[in-house]
Amino acid sequence: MLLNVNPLNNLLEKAYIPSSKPETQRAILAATLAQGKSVVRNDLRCLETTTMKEACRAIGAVITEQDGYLEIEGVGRNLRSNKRVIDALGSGLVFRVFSAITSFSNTPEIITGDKILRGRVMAPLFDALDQLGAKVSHIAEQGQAPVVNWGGGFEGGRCVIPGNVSSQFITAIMFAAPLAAKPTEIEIVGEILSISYIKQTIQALEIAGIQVECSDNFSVITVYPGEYQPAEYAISGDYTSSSYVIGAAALYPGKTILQNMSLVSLQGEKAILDVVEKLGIEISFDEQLQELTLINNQGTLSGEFEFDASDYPNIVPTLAAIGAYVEGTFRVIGGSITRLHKSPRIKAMVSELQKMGVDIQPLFKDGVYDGFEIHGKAQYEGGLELSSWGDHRIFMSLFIASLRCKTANQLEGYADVICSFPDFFTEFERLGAKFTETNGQGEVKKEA
Ligand SMILES: O=C(O)C1=C[C@@H](OP(=O)(O)O)[C@@H](O)[C@H](O)C1
Ligand SMILES: C=C(OP(=O)(O)O)C(=O)O
Repeated sequence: MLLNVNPLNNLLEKAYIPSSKPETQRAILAATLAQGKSVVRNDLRCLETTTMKEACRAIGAVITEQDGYLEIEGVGRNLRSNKRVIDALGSGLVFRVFSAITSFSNTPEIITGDKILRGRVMAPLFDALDQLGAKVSHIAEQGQAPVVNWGGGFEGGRCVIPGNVSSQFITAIMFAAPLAAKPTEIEIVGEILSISYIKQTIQALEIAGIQVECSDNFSVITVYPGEYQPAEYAISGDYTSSSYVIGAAALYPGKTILQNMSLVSLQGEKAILDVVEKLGIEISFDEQLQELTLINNQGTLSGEFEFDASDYPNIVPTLAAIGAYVEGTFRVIGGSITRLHKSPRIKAMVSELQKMGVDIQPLFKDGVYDGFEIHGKAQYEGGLELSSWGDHRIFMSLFIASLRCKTANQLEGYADVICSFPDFFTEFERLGAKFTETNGQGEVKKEA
């Protein structure tokens, strides 16, 4: 089934932005590793936070979903494997963190994931775990999921991780390190990307009372042994999810209000605000109401722009969708890490937007996709079938890119919004978007 995304003439006023996925996943994990009861307020409920909850339940956490918050009875150091298999499905974070923390489980544990996850790069994490003395073996392909973690703990000490493959390797070691007997020193070598995610990990650990030291340039991080403390976590709105609504708001004159938004956040993707401000959109916050208001007085977007996405990888696909409508030059660099995400995201966006007739060219650094340059225009013909490459963020970005086409595009992969933004369609309906499910032969099944 495909989703027929009809052209939209103007955007209505309000949307509710879901809570942050990275913050929710980290809070669930830190609460699980604490002995006693923690509370996670305003948590995100979506497939990948459910995956995190199921993984935490598989080591003994008791997690209860209340109205607007989670209650978590954590396990402390007593990781009790009750399933022997942890399925991370498509979540890179769940797979990586559980590959590390199950070093401290009471029995060997298999950690696996779906087909896309099994193709993702994991070797630097396994190398680091090996350097720390953990016993992890691959089951199929070397350096990839699935693995067995044989348990037995690790001592701590020093490990080296490249900084430009995935920050989740660093996050994974940091979450496991407090359980070790000695301090764990992580040396991060080369260019360090996605630092905002390392900062979010430090924040979650510190809320749980874990001591972390970090050099100014993030090249050395030391995590001390300690007991995770039960705590209260308050989750803010997800800036990557907000980027689809903000992107749409940038394409239509008028006022848009986003609810569940706060400026007080370590999310690197907050940079979406800077991007649209540079495009001429006015922004204001009401922290009391947790509302972000955008005023767009522009008929068309134009100018010369360059953005370095090294610290905000997850909005790279959204930026391509917005850039398609910017007359002039719209360049994004620093996105190399996204080739290792759920799909090679720059390649995917370039390929799909080129099908749409967008003048977009990939930019390469050291032989890999690093960004793109777009010479956009105000409207495209549309009427095309576009692929999401099996990736929720590509789907949502192509949805935005389709809104200002003259005729409807048909998008594959819409079911994947459940990964991070389950109410995507409800919120875009509130914003006035019209879409229908179709079997690709023009037969409309039902209103989505
Ligand atoms: O730790 C996290 O929650 C994440 C870290 C980032 O991974 P990379 O460092 O691989 O970009 C980010 O892109 C991903 O969506 C979520
Ligand atoms: C890349 C993402 O998550 P992960 O790396 O945890 O699979 C994502 O949310 O798009």
